[in-house]
Amino acid sequence: MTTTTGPFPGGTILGYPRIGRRRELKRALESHWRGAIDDAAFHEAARANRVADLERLVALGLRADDASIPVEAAHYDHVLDATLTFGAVPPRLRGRVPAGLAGEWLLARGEGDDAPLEMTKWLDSNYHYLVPELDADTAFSLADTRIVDRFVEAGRAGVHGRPVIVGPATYLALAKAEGIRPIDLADRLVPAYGALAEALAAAGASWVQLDEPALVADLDGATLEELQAVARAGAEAVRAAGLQVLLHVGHGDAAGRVEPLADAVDAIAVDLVRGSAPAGDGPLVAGVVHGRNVWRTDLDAALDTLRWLSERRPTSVGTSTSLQHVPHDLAAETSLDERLVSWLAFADQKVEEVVALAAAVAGDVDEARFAASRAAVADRAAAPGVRDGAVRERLAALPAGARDRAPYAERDEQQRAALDLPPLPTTTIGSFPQTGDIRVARARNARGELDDAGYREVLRAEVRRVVELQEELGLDVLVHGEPERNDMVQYFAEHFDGFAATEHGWVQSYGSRATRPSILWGDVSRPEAFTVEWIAYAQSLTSKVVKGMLTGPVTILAWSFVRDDQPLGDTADQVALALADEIADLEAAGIRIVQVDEPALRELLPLRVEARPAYLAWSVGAFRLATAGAAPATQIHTHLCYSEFNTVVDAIDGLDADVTSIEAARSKMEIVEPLQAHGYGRGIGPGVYDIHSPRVPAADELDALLATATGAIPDRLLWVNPDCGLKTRGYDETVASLRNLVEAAARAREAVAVR
Ligand SMILES: CN1c2c(nc(N)[nH]c2=O)NC[C@@H]1CNc1ccc(C(=O)N[C@@H](CCC(=O)N[C@@H](CCC(=O)N[C@@H](CCC(=O)O)C(=O)O)C(=O)O)C(=O)O)cc1
Ligand SMILES: N[C@@H](CCS)C(=O)O
Ligand SMILES: [Zn+2]
Repeated sequence: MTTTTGPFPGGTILGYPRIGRRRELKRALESHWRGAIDDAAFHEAARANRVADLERLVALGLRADDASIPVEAAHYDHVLDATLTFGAVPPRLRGRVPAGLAGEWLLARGEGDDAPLEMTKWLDSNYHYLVPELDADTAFSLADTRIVDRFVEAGRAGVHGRPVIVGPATYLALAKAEGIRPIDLADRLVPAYGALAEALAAAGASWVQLDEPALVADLDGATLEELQAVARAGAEAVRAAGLQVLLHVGHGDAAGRVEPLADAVDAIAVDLVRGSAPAGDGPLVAGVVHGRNVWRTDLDAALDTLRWLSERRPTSVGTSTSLQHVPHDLAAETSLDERLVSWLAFADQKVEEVVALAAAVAGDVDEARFAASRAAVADRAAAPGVRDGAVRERLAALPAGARDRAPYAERDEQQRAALDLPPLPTTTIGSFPQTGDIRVARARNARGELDDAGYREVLRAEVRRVVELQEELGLDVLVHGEPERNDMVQYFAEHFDGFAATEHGWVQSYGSRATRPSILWGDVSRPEAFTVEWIAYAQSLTSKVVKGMLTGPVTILAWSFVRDDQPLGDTADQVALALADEIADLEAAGIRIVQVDEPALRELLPLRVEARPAYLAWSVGAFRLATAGAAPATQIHTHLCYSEFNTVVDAIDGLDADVTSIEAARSKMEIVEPLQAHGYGRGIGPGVYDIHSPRVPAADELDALLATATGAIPDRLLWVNPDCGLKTRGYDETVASLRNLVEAAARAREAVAVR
């Protein structure tokens, strides 16, 4: 049979990490925000970073002359790039957004009383985009030429690239709008895509990549038919300018979702790792190399898929999504176990896999590379630690009721007696500001410049300061402040068996901020207690209750790269048992409240409705397994920092935590209504202080939020706390805000006492 290689015969990727191999873009952004470099220096640093990436992609074997290389590289966020490109200024800032970087930072970071655009998770990933704010008066035009400029810039670097932009259906589906449905603005938005395409065509472009993942997700606010219609209109507008369209959906199963668009586009890029190929014989970019994990591709299996497809329709090799979700380069890791390294592929290695697969489809098989892939797959399956008998036996022998605590009424009674807290108790979510001094001490300790005892003393001094500060502020339930944690997931991974942490594996989380997701490669267990020392130390310094602080199983999985050889639910249960061991040790050390954070519970919610019940069953089950061993008198808290409470209200109830703190300040306590409607009957702390902004909440603002809360939630259930941890805040604003919070709680307490 004949095979056809599709539009990108040398293979293509759908996006590449943009933060820089050594986080050059982070440093440039933060230097510019600090005023240490001017606009010209920032632009030069950003340009150099983009060009270095293009050169790297060419060196790795992608073709430079046929639009195989995507051209993007946002300063801050790719959805913000679309907002700026089409001049979709938020209504509240109309006429007040300056041109250039100042305007970009105003939208991204806010200034004074002008809040930034809201940040929210990009689909089911740990990347946050800036939510477009639209209204009935929003007009779109080609207001900014950055996308064209970057195409031209790539050309100067010798690359005839493929400009990438979020497509109109996804842009509108992910936007919010006052008084209208964003999708109803499509007729206005689509012509702006046409104008962009004309400008790109004039600059010599041949292809445009429209990212339309909304087509494979079930999102509120638009039907599939509406999304398809808008995506079609966007593609047709681009084609009308003489350009070819690559419609990139990625992120799940495109089958049954994109077929009606086949005649409107020139190729569709689909995720064949998490989904299957759409029906039809139209050209595909077959996403056989995983864009979201770090495991080496099984090249034999991928090649089989590609050969099968390319005998039936024009097929180019690609990644399943943009590679922005994985670190740059495995070669930068010098301390990972060699055997583990042989199983892995970061972005650069994935590009090489794409190139090798494209060559193989064309008949040029790199035998050594294929043999190495085969060996890695086999070695991983048999390696010690991937299956740990003790972990497996423990899970297999779980008794009936291993996920159940005593009834809440009984726990509540015992906890009230044990804790003796005032009504409307005040607390924080766990972290206090991670000062530069702490991070520098940790870096010096890692480099061997500060010994372990010296580092430990720096941390203990910080715990002392944080406890004293909380006592002085008059908070009721104290925390140790988490100074020992580089990150709330990585720190746990570093103390569990079955995980490996990277040195340079940074992945952008938002703007200039990144995390280093750990690699969960084997069966998970906890060799010894690792939080008890810090929390018990804090407790030894005060007569108030100190809350132990753990990260929950779902969040540990969501923010790591997780093994793909068993169901996530099985892995979650292993992590749960490791956490259960830590809770038992905290209790033995006299800790009476333990918080188990699950901020990623919503993030991992499948994009497709039909997959949600099974997910909620295993995720809630893992949390319950982690916490069910706690004595009835031990108060279990959980924390979720997002405001879409409605979507998972039953799951939150199912967690059976005694107290749940949840983000609420930014949405002005919108969650209290669904809480009331649900008849939620356990402790709840709707956040009253928005920690995403340096703003200090004023007394009357806090009073109003608390009045809303006390109006809807029974007094005996209500807690007073910020929205989330304080690690990204500075001390000045933290102290001022917490002072106002404690005072507002005291006023609210008086008000409820007289009822
Ligand atoms: C709550 N959030 C988290 C998410 N995911 C996580 N894995 N963790 C989270 O907390 N997802 C949802 C949100 C996302 N929010 C954030 C918030 C903040 C950050 C952030 O601040 N990231 C830091 C890096 C944090 C870290 O790992 N620090 C390390 C290393 C610090 C470092 O860069 N050291 C320097 C040397 C020290 C120096 O001289 O200053 C170096 O290595 O070069 C540590 O503390 O040890 C960031 O800067 O991006 C991310 C997501
Ligand atoms: N305990 C963590 C939760 C963040 S979601 C913190 O306070 O930073
Ligand atoms: Zn949080």
